[in-house]
Amino acid sequence: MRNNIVAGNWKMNLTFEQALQLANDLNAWATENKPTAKVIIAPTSIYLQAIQEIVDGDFVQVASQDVSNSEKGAYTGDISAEQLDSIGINCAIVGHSERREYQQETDAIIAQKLEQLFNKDITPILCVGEKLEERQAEKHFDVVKSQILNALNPQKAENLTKLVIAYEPVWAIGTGVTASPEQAQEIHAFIRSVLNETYGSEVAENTSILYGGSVNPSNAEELFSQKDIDGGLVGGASLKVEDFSQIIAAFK
Ligand SMILES: O=C(CO)COP(=O)(O)O
Repeated sequence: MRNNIVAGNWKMNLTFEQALQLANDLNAWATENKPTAKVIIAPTSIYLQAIQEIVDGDFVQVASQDVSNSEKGAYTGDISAEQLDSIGINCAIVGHSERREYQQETDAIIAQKLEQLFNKDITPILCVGEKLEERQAEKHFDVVKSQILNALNPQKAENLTKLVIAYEPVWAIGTGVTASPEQAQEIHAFIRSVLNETYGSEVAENTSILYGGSVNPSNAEELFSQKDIDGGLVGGASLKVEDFSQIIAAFK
């Protein structure tokens, strides 16, 4: 069975003190309210270990925002899957559109990153999503399909038991414009059909597919109630415990 997941991508926000405070507040809320959805937070990498130490892993899991596409060696500034694993991190976001855009990450690089994560048994949250002009040209299905197939290309179905996909239309990220629940459901169902065709029904049915892009406390419930939307990857609204906890609580 696939999980409902609400993940907060903190991106390059918060000082160390602010990050600890937010993690503490979220942990207090989650341990008290015992949400039904799995809660994940992805802070800046230099805070990972400190935050991992203050949250109760039964209620709040900590993820990396990225991972290197190389195993080890002379890659200044990079963080390997083995290094994440060595501090107990077992989840990582990969292929976020901001990295595709600002760090020129290609599908081929993302495929290598996934390979590194699978080798260390780290759960990847693979981000896909079209740009505004691609949606306007009605190419969004093709774009998302090729992002998924290119990223997963060398993997066999048995490697994909932990896969999580986040559909994040670039035009909805940080803009306040959200995909409508119908638009999101349509493409989530399409993603599941692509997984089904390529890797079979077990992978398709067990992969959690999250929606990301201006998720907030007022739109979360309707988005998450769609059949193929298994949760959210939340940016801005994950930086305030009041907002993020309301989003998590959208899963009753
Ligand atoms: O990019 C996102 C999460 O990875 C979404 O960001 P916002 O929720 O701020 O739109």
